[in-house]
Amino acid sequence: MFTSEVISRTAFGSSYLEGEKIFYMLKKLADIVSRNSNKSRISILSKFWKTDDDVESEKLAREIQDLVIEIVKKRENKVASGEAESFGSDFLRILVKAFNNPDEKTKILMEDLVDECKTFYFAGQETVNALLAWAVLVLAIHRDWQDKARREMRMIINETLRLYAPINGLVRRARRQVQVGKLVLPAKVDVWIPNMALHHDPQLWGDDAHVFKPERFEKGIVKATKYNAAAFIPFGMGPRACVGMTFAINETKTALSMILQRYTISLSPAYVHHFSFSCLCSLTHTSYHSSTTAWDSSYTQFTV
Ligand code: HEM
Repeated sequence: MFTSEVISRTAFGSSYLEGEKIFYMLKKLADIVSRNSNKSRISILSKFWKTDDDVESEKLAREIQDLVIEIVKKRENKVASGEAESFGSDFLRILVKAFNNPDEKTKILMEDLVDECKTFYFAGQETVNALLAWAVLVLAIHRDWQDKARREMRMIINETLRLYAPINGLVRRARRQVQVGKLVLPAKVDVWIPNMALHHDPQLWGDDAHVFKPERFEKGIVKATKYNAAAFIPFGMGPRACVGMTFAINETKTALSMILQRYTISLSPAYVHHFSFSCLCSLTHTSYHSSTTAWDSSYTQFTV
């Protein structure tokens, strides 16, 4: 709820309650995409024969679109009725302004606007949610780091992102045939880059690659990765890297500070470390998201 409220307020001038249905439907859509992500389909056939999941996801996409349009109309109506002077000062303002742009060449379509909102709602919430959940868990396991976290948080956040990257893979498409090491990739092939494999590679991180050791990052990321930029890519790399990185880090620091000021965290004796990957690719045509989940709130105890 915290991360939902933060992204709703900051990006959409709205609230968790207003976005609640959108979050719920995006999550359902993501679950469908996740359970179908490794199934091969013949695209021409899927035009005529739809599975239950196809029908459900089309329905969800339509409903999400209607809800986003409702939020946009509300914003436009405020300006039209004189209740507000401008479209606001947040992310939604940029989109609504671009949609209302009289210049046909630079204006965006409603379809684009809806896609951008879906990406932001999902990218802005599920990711930080996963990072916070994992950070609280590792601090519950490594209690000596709770005191250190009160003084220095970045190392802990980086180490959590290394071990449990909320997005565990990146997708890229080869535009032409390329050679990567011994591999020849034909043109138009989609490549899944498992950043989690890089983050856990003993050749890059040493034999203790799987161990929680925030002090690796004591002298910054460049030193921790021994100048190998691709060894640590929780936010991706290159021109399509995450636009929300600084926002996400600040949000995480704020939330963790609020928790650590009030609580000491300890692990429930019932906790069993058993995490799973769930892949949430191509939710919208612009975003590829997946997450690692191990979270059950009953596993961690908060002690005042
Ligand atoms: C811990 C939190 C987060 C993590 C680990 C994360 C990670 C990522 C990754 C790996 C990508 C793909 C980058 C690539 O393909 O190279 C991405 C893209 C993106 N993220 Fe995040 N993200 C986080 C939080 C956020 C937040 C809070 C927002 C919005 C406020 C956000 C907005 C986006 C958007 C819009 C894209 C698509 C960028 C593009 O395609 O140009 N992310 N994120």
